[in-house]
Amino acid sequence: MSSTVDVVVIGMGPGGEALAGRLAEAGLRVVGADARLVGGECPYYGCVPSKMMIRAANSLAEARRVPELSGGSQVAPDFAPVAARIRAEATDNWDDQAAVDRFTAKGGRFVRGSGRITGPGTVRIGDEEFIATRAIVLNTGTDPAIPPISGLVGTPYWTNREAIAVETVPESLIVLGGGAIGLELAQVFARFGTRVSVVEVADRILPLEEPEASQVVAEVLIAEGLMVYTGVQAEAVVHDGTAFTVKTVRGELTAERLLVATGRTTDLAGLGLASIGLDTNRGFVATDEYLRIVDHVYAIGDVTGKGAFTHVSMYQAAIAARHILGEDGPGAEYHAVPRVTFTDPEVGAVGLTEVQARERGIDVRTATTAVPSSARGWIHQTGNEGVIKLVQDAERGVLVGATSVGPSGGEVLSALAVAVHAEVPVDRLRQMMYAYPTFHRGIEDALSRLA
Ligand SMILES: Cc1cc2nc3c(=O)[nH]c(=O)nc-3n(C[C@H](O)[C@H](O)[C@H](O)COP(=O)(O)OP(=O)(O)OC[C@H]3O[C@@H](n4cnc5c(N)ncnc54)[C@H](O)[C@@H]3O)c2cc1C
Ligand SMILES: NC(=O)c1ccc[n+]([C@@H]2O[C@H](COP(=O)([O-])OP(=O)(O)OC[C@H]3O[C@@H](n4cnc5c(N)ncnc54)[C@H](O)[C@@H]3O)[C@@H](O)[C@H]2O)c1
Repeated sequence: MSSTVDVVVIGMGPGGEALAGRLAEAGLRVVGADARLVGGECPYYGCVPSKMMIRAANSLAEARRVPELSGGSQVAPDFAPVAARIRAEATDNWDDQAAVDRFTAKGGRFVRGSGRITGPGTVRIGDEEFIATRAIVLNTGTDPAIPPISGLVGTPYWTNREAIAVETVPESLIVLGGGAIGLELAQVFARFGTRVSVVEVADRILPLEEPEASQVVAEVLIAEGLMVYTGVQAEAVVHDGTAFTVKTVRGELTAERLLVATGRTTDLAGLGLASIGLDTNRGFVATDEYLRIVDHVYAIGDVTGKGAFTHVSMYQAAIAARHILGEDGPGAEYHAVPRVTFTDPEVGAVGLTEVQARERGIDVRTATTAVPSSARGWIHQTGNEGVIKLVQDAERGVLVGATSVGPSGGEVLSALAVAVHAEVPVDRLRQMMYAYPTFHRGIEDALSRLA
């Protein structure tokens, strides 16, 4: 059986859900397909529940700071309210009916199943074939990448999906991967009382961010009692029925649980891209500024390789939807992609790191300022660790990248994101006032050091 529609959206992550809803509201015949849950990774296994965990864990850390600031405190962590909140408020117990209803109320048709392009303009979802006269949109996101470590497959290791769904915290945990997922969750579990070891193969945690950021976060984690091993390759994993042992050249680690957070993977071959003549050997699909892979086929979100973040997916969704509807508007720009790793301190970053800027041949000038030495950092006292780093294109006199680590580092980032996005001249940034005593006032100090 085949049905003719205007648009088929394969995968309804945050961007796909928004785009499909927008096109349906505009009157197009839209079929949205998801193999799992409408909304994707972010609301069910990612951003939203992890940030609820982080909010709760940070409240424990703040309570533990009371003795240094304001008297006495006794902290008795209990994960039960967090698990309950994730079920009741974030994930509806991993039920997407509300999201499906939202989409169908806009006029869309939802099909639960795995979609695959079978040729130009045609998509198969289960037993059904759809002819899409206007567009096919891919928003299939990523799955956890499982490294080829001897003995790992077949053990009851966690990915982010199992870690988000826990009801009690383990006594001990090994986290493979010191990136965003690994560190956010490592700190949460440690603050709830789990003995946590992080094993990162690169020579520093958060290797994609500025080294200054990696150093601040590593120092905080170690001070909180986590073990952080960098430059360490896991060679084998053994699970004896109760505990995991991870073997490395530097010795063995043992823990009740193992979280694998070593990056993400896409299944482009499974999407049938070869049927329209596209290479599926790369980990992502190349898109033009309107998110087209080829005429009438669009891709948005993590699969585009432009930053695996919900805000990237949503930004691209709005541009692709406009283009499909034939509306005018600017194409996508990626010179100021913001990102925040919600460790405490938060690591906010935008645009290029110093190394990336140098690799592009930019005439780089950088400056850093330590948050504890700012007025606000000094007032804040305990929990004030952080750094602001600016990356300037000296020839053009604009910032091309910036990092703000610290309390509310993700909020401090907003001013820096505007500066990088709008290419505000550094001289002009120096002429403005920065409210006293805010954390973002550190930007003014860093700017003065660029001179
Ligand atoms: C633990 C964690 C924390 C995160 N925290 C943040 C954060 O704080 N901020 C942030 O910006 N980002 C965060 N992210 C990243 C964010 O979740 C993703 O970037 C975001 O979900 C956007 O992904 P997407 O739109 O590409 O699709 P996804 O959310 O990955 O969804 C893709 C959907 O496609 C479906 N699908 C796949 N293949 C098919 C197919 N063939 N047919 C039908 N359906 C298919 C899947 O079932 C899924 O529902 C986090 C991720 C994780 C794992
Ligand atoms: N706050 C946020 O916005 C947020 C939070 C979580 C995830 N995310 C998104 O999800 C993406 C995926 O997160 P992630 O943490 O899985 O990936 P990542 O790429 O950020 O980090 C993976 C880490 O694992 C390390 N690694 C790889 N193989 C390893 C191995 N065999 N042993 C030990 N370490 C190994 C890498 O060097 C890297 O540091 C992120 O890049 C980000 O885009 C965003």
